[in-house]
Amino acid sequence: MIETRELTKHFKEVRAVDGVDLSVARGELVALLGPNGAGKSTTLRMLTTLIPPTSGHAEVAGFDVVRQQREVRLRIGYIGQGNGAGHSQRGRDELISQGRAYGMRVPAARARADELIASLGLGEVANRAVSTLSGGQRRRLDIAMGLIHAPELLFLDEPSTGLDPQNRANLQEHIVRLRAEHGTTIVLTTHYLEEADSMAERVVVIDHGRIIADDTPQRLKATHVGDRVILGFASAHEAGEAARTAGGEQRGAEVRITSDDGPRLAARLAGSLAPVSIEVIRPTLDDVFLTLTGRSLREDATTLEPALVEA
Ligand SMILES: Nc1ncnc2c1ncn2[C@@H]1O[C@H](COP(=O)(O)OP(=O)(O)OP(=O)(O)O)[C@@H](O)[C@H]1O
Repeated sequence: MIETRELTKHFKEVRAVDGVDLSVARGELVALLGPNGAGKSTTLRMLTTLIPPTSGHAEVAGFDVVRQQREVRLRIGYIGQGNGAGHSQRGRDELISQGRAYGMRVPAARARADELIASLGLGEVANRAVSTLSGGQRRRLDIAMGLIHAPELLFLDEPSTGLDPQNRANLQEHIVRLRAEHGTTIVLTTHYLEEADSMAERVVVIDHGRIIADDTPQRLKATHVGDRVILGFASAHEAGEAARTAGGEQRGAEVRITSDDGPRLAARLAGSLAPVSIEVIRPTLDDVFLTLTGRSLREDATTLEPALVEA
């Protein structure tokens, strides 16, 4: 669905996108994750034909983004950051107008609008003026606008930025459901770690215009960081014995062991070593980013979310 080779965009001396090779298959839900300024939006804007690459090559839905812009545009939907349908029109009318703009006949545009209104949970508000919708409803209407012409591929730039956690979770649910119902390939950008982790089957980590990792969230975490199992003992002496038996690093009365399957290791060691406590710390995608770059993606830098297992 997407094939890029050495895709590059320079703005004067800024290398916003620096040689990106990306391949996305039909039906995938891919998140581009990276800090502000990493080059995510610029990548999307090239793939949606809004700006030309400085060099390199990209094909979207089988067409070249420079030479076949019209063909590409007919097959994609794009929801930019802070899009916004008009203010005074009713949501449903806005959708129908958008469908007409894509050359759809009125009955087809109406039918499609109603289908999207239902699948995005906009039934109660579709007849209200767009200006009266909440941020979350408005964002869902934006997504419906991007999908009106039934594109094969939908690009979403920071879909949930600015939404509160509840609306964000709701929007994510809708995106996942849409994908299941319509089979649309979805590429979204985000700097929310949890969003990438919970929604995407594949996370492409971007930093300074380059792809630095590309895999499922689970494999990224297992490969680059791993789980940490922390066993507590009654004394440093016991911990020392346990560290000799099980491997791992002793710190006082604790033994720390890294594993790609922490819960399983914890269960096994709970039986054989009889520790007084066991803690399994599972990595987040931020830990992956930290391992790869030495920097945190989080401003507030709470990097580890411990999951406690009682021994
Ligand atoms: N039109 C432009 N002119 C000059 N520099 C630009 C332009 N657009 C983007 N840049 C620069 O290119 C780099 C990548 O920006 P881009 O918006 O792609 O990042 P991003 O990963 O999408 O970040 P954000 O999450 O903040 O949107 C940044 O350094 C940005 O300042």
